[in-house]
Amino acid sequence: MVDHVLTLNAGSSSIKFALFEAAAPWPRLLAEGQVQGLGAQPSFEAATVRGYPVKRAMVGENHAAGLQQILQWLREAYPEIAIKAVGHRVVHGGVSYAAPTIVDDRVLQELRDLEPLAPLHQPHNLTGIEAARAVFPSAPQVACFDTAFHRGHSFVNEAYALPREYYERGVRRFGFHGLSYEYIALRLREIDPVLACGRVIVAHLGNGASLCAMKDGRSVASTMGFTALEGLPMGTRCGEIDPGLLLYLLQHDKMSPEALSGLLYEQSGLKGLSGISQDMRALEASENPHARDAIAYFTHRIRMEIGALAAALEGLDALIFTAGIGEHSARVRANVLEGMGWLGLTLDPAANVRNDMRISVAQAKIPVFIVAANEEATIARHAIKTAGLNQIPTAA
Ligand SMILES: Nc1ncnc2c1ncn2[C@@H]1O[C@H](COP(=O)(O)OP(=O)(O)O)[C@@H](O)[C@H]1O
Ligand SMILES: CC(=O)OP(=O)(O)O
Ligand SMILES: [Mg+2]
Repeated sequence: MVDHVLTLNAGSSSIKFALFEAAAPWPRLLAEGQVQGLGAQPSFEAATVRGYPVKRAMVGENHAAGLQQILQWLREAYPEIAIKAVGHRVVHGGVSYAAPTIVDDRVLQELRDLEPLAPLHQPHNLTGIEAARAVFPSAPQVACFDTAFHRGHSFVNEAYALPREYYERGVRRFGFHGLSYEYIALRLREIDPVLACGRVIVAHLGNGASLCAMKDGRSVASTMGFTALEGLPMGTRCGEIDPGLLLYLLQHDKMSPEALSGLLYEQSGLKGLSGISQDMRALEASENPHARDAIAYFTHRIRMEIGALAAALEGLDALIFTAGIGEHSARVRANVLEGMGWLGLTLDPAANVRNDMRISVAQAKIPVFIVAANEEATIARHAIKTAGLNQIPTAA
């Protein structure tokens, strides 16, 4: 008999979920949805592959209540199903967690210790695990880490130029969005097996944003670092910044560490530059010159980092856009690729506007693709394997 797995991606105000039937090579999606607005005006929406769409207001407003809501709906939509494992997105695995792990009390405590390294994500990911343990006491809770895909980087890609003991104690560039990159690496093997063995840059441009340089389907370097603040500017995060500026704000402006954290994590990026919104759709719709500046800064930094990662890869064979902005914003993709012909990247404007899978001109030296993100599929695969569930073989 085939087993079923639930995946959870718990954020500060939302829990995204998906239900899969255990199958190889890809788990088969049965239903997905999310609880949004936790802590304010929570609502629930979901749909199954056989219909059954639902959108409703919710009673209760914490993560546990959100999970109860999800479970209740799953019981209505799939009364015959028992969930055999729950897979969770956990953003930071630190030095110790380089592979999916079944969570017990000790693991949970070690992951709690990493909360300061991912304050926007880790506390909520772990709250999701605790809530799921209470709701599914007999199902293994499998933590799947954003950082794991990047472990194994070379010293020069992993270290900061601080005294060596900092590296030894785990002050390293970890990189994030690994569950998304791992999915893209596997999908590319299906789309173009030859390119999948080559040098590929993937641009995960969502609310958080980073680039990953891959060689033969493995991560070689990434723009994110010790925390998910480094690299590209994001919805509300600053990205690359001079550490001397941070010292100046602390010492000269007497800013408190808490205020500095709020500035860098929550008030910067697209939101800070535009003064309008962190949401790319709102910026694209705005005539305000500050909105234009914010988009221009975002795409400029992406171009610079593509250059840097192409150097780390010693060449480039393909570029892939993914996640909310990467998949849907023709304007951002066009801005990123403007003036990149020198590297062999030439956009086909019509294909770009159509959101085709391949958006570079036919004769371009380096093909450019759009591939839809699917972190849930990676989490489900890991949870099925780690929990040892029964799976049915299917065609790819
Ligand atoms: N059609 C679109 N055009 C431009 N930007 C879009 C579009 N759809 C979504 N986005 C942007 O994608 C971003 C969210 O990406 P997403 O991957 O869903 O983020 P996360 O999963 O990190 O919450 C937002 O900035 C949103 O404005
Ligand atoms: C790590 C990270 O930035 O994640 P997200 O894009 O979900 O915010
Ligand atoms: Mg995301």
